[in-house]
Amino acid sequence: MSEAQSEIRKGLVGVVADVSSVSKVMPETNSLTYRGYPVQDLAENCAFEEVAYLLWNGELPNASQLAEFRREEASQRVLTPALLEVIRAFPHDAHPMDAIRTAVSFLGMEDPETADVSEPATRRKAMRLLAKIPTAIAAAHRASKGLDAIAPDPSLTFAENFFHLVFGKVPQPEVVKAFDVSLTLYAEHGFNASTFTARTITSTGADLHGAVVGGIAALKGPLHGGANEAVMHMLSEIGDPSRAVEWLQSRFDHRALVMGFGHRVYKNGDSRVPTMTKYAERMAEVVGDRRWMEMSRLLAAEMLEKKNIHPNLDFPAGPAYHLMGFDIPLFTPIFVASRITGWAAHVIEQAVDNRLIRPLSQYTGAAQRAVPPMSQRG
Ligand SMILES: CC(=O)SCCNC(=O)CCNC(=O)[C@H](O)C(C)(C)COP(=O)(O)OP(=O)(O)OC[C@H]1O[C@@H](n2cnc3c(N)ncnc32)[C@H](O)[C@@H]1OP(=O)(O)O
Ligand SMILES: O=C([O-])CC(=O)C(=O)O
Repeated sequence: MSEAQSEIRKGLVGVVADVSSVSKVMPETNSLTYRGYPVQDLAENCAFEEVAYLLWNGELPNASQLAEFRREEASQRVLTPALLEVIRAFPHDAHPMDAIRTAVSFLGMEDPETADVSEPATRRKAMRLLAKIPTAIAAAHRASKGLDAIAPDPSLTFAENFFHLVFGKVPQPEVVKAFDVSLTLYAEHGFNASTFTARTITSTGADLHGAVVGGIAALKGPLHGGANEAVMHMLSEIGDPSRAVEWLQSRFDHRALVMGFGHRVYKNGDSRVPTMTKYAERMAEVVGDRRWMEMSRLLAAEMLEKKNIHPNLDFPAGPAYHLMGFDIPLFTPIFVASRITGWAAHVIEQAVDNRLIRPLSQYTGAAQRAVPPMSQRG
């Protein structure tokens, strides 16, 4: 097909760009499977490490495979003194997404196998990134508050260790479980913008660290992963359930976006929202603060009634992370700590059966013309 004949699908809406066996997003049933397993069942019954293993290997681990995966991940968590020094030198007001993007770039320069894009090397690098990203996120966050980094604890699970790295302590099991559930729900979602970015970078023959840096940059945007932070800013601005409906009306009046609502693929509800909402409600009970979930309930009901638009995963994840005690700028980096699993699975899949990703554009600029001499330019 020539450029002139081709149909333009702005935003690649509805375009099937390749095959994938990692996950299946099914808007017709509001459902999602990872390697065939319903995501809500994985969230309830499996630890995040099991889900990471599943995404990378196609099957759930048995007990000894899981123990080995956990041992390997826990053994790779420590950062070099050089990276810790670089993190301490980051501007203290830098956004943690910029900090983790830069830290992953640095990890790429330190990794002994950076340039090796073979599948075995990519798998080893993915494990190192999975293990080190939480350490880097927490170190940068603590440095921004003038606090020293906390050394990772290899005896803790992935979820427990994240709390340990940020706060220096592990909360009660209900809180850890809610966090672990959120990691599973955030792990993978087909050809979303950040994953497609990572696949595009991989398609040029570039390495995993480059693909992940690009993925992080794409995820930061408020139309994608950045929405979980925007949701909490929105709820904080509303402040009280009694103001929710009036506040929403003012957004409608200004034809403004309401963060945490809408989705490119799901038009009748995001598969992950019921599970995340259940655990966010649980957090509200544990903390004894019902305000945010009450506000969320009112906003969701009103959005559905007035606009017929459903919430996406970022909507319940925002207040859930707030109730777990995390500062708002950590919300999207937490998404990174989880989505590295999906990104790496897609990078491996892309590289194994690669073709350069390179669509066309339809030119709408000036007609061809002669270059005028300087004296004739306006
Ligand atoms: C983990 C994730 O990344 S999930 C997504 C997180 N992002 C957000 O929550 C940001 C807010 N949401 C949005 O901006 C959008 O819904 C997106 C970017 C997620 C999807 O965008 P699209 O697929 O292009 O949405 P689409 O154009 O089909 O929307 C249809 C209509 O609903 C409106 N709409 C969609 N989402 C919203 C929203 N959050 N608030 C208000 N109106 C909305 C659109 O303006 C459009 O209205 P129109 O037909 O009058 O122009
Ligand atoms: O699929 C998308 O477009 C966005 C999303 O929900 C995700 O990446 O989890």
